[in-house]
Amino acid sequence: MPVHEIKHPLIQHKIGLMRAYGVSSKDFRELASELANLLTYEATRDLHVETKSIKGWTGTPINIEQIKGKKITVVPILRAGLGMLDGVLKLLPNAKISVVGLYRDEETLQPVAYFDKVANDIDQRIALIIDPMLATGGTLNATISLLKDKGCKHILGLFLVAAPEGIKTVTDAHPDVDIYLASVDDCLDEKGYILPGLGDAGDKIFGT
Ligand SMILES: O=P(O)(O)OC[C@H]1O[C@H](OP(=O)(O)OP(=O)(O)O)[C@H](O)[C@@H]1O
Ligand SMILES: O=c1cc[nH]c(=O)[nH]1
Ligand SMILES: [Mg+2]
Repeated sequence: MPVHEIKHPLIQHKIGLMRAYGVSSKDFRELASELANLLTYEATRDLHVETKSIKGWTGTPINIEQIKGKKITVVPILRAGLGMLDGVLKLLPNAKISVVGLYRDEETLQPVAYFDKVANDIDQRIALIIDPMLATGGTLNATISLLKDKGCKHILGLFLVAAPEGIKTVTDAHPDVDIYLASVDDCLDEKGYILPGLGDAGDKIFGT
């Protein structure tokens, strides 16, 4: 699994602001959305383009480049993944949205799946999973398996913060999935929270 930690000054600055004690939901949401937008720009760098002829502004034919072939479906993982959705859609406004719902059991840290509604042509699409946090990797592994079971062959993931333990778990299980990250953090604490991390991203985005 190629892992891309995007070391861009804007990304490093914005993820730092998200880590502050007492950060407001408004600021946390805005930063999550902006970072999702920046990560989308990086993650789509290798999409193929093809040349098309159109009528240009003078009325004569000109060649332009357009994204070729497989189209994208964005896959927010409920709840916290919704906090990245608008930032992604600003760059990919025509993408279909495939929603999956999983939460992590607080005691066992195992993912519990409770919802999925994915694009019916997902076997023809690139799936772009979005979730602010990759901690133990259980939620991401379960989501990738769910998408593969539905025929999806090309999967990318965008995360704001990841723990090395979770990256290894997903790398081992799904070496074909590319992961784009704003930050690889230090470790997990005894409750499975990422350190230094962001705290509970879902609670901060939804104000719960
Ligand atoms: O890598 P893992 O150890 O599986 O943990 C990561 C998951 O935990 C968080 O979701 P949470 O369970 O808090 O649900 P929420 O989005 O509803 O808050 C986070 O948004 C990820 O989905
Ligand atoms: O640090 C973490 C780990 C899992 N989920 C979160 O929201 N934060
Ligand atoms: Mg949560």
